[in-house]
Amino acid sequence: MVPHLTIEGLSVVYGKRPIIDNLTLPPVAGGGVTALIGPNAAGKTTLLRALAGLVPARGSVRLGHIGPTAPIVHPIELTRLPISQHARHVTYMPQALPQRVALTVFEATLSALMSARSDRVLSQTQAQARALEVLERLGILDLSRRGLDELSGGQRQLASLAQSLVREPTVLLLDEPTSALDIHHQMRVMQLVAELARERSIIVVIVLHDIAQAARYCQRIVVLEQGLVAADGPPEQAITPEMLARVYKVEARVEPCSQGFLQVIVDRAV
Ligand SMILES: Nc1ncnc2c1ncn2[C@@H]1O[C@H](COP(=O)(O)OP(=O)(O)OP(=O)(O)O)[C@@H](O)[C@H]1O
Repeated sequence: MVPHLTIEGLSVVYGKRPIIDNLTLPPVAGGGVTALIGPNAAGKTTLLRALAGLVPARGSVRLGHIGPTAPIVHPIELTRLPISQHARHVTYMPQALPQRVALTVFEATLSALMSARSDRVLSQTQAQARALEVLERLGILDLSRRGLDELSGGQRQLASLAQSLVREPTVLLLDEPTSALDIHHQMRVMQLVAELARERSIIVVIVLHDIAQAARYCQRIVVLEQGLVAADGPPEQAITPEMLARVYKVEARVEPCSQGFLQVIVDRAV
């Protein structure tokens, strides 16, 4: 059974200003990573927050499972769930990291796991092993005994990611999760997110500003512009010089590197 997220006619209004405008997307399937890209103020964070149930939205966000024979099995209308139930299906990692709490990295990871697994059976030993596994795969096992309040910005972002990833939700929403990281950790995080999505059939939607990174690790790219979908498809279809000129206002070339990954070479802002 593969989870699918279907968004239909989703709108978010701040005051009287429409930010997300009647947005409909073909189903987002579990097992792969979908990048949400677009210029500043396009509405990317607002869309993630609406999917996480954190801002009031009109329209429909349905989570269903597709089996070998049935089309969509038991879809749940996420917009109608109270936030406590919503959080059982969806984990959202925001850009800002409010982590000035007196816990070690390991304790915070373990507590994130236990709160997500309250209805599932997991012994203390299994939970501890899971938490350590995620820290190890993120390359921050050496930080496990450090307090969250004594970490650098990048280390805090990695610790926060560990808390999101360890939950293994059905839907994982990550808002610029690599913004504070050096290139080694950016690659490591993107690789791990892609692996976990594949291994556990998680639906991952990730906001990124690095278009080459999105093209390399994400199977699907959704380009948002002023709350509307400007392009949606596999990287080679969505990331084109025409889209970059129209949406990002840059003159750019899109070329594969020697390893076949798409690169965006920006010549000038227009
Ligand atoms: N709480 C709020 N109240 C009113 N307007 C808001 C609020 N949050 C965001 N906005 C507005 O909504 C629009 C979209 O903001 P959003 O943060 O979703 O964009 P974004 O695509 O994530 O941008 P960025 O790439 O700069 O992070 C912006 O014009 C912003 O000013």
